[in-house]
Amino acid sequence: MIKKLQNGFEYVEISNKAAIAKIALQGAHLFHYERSSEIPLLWLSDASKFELGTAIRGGVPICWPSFGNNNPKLPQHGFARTVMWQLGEIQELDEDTTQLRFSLEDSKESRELWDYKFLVELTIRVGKTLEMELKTTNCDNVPFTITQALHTYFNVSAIEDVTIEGLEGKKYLDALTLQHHTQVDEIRFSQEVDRVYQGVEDTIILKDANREIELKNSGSKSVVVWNPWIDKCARMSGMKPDAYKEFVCIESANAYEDKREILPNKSHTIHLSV
Ligand SMILES: O=P(O)(O)OC[C@H]1O[C@H](O)[C@H](O)[C@@H](O)[C@@H]1O
Repeated sequence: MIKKLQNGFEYVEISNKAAIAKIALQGAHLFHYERSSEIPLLWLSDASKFELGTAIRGGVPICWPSFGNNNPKLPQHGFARTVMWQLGEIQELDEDTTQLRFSLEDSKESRELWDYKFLVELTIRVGKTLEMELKTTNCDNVPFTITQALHTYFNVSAIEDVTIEGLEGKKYLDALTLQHHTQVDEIRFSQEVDRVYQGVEDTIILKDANREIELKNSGSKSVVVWNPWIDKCARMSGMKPDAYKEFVCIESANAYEDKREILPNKSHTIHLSV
């Protein structure tokens, strides 16, 4: 099940009755998920580099222990997405569902960037539903605070077709202007959008011309909605200039006001099902 690209980049390929999936060992990064007889759920840039030390552009990057660039000592979105994780058990739960476990522990390198002892465990269930569970345990003797996200890139028919429902009435920080607003209607896209919604506990519905997707989150009350639109897309690494038309990110996060303090020997878990 472990495959290797010519440059040595390793990933696990899962195939069962309900779905197929590919997960890179770097970043425990799920970069392909496709239910039988459906188009891929996740967007993957065809300009993405599969190289050690560079995050894959698309799929579900894991932003940890910091979302965005609010900690100047850490790279944008933390370091978890560009380091090697440990692959644990792979289990066939039934003919439709395969469960994989990955883990990441502190190392000399991580402690130079973020000086805490930790264990991060990712469980992925590949089936009719995609489930991802990210558990952070504080193995240190002092508390630490994290921000994080399952930074999901959804594959869409065309960005102009997209609506996102379920965030109506929620407050958000517009990361482009640093202004606070309240979402009135469903979200549509006709320009760059980069927002951190707060206090989200409801199901989110993503619609495009082909399908309707339901996202359920627990352990996270913030949701980031992002599309770079024309100018930012042209400047971004690992993306062709027109790529913004093909995806929207809806990120299951603990970000901004929803940062989490984890006490010694305690854990915090976020869970996404879609
Ligand atoms: O280019 P990356 O580090 O992968 O970040 C990609 C994007 O991630 C999030 O959605 C942020 O809200 C955006 O501001 C950022 O541009």
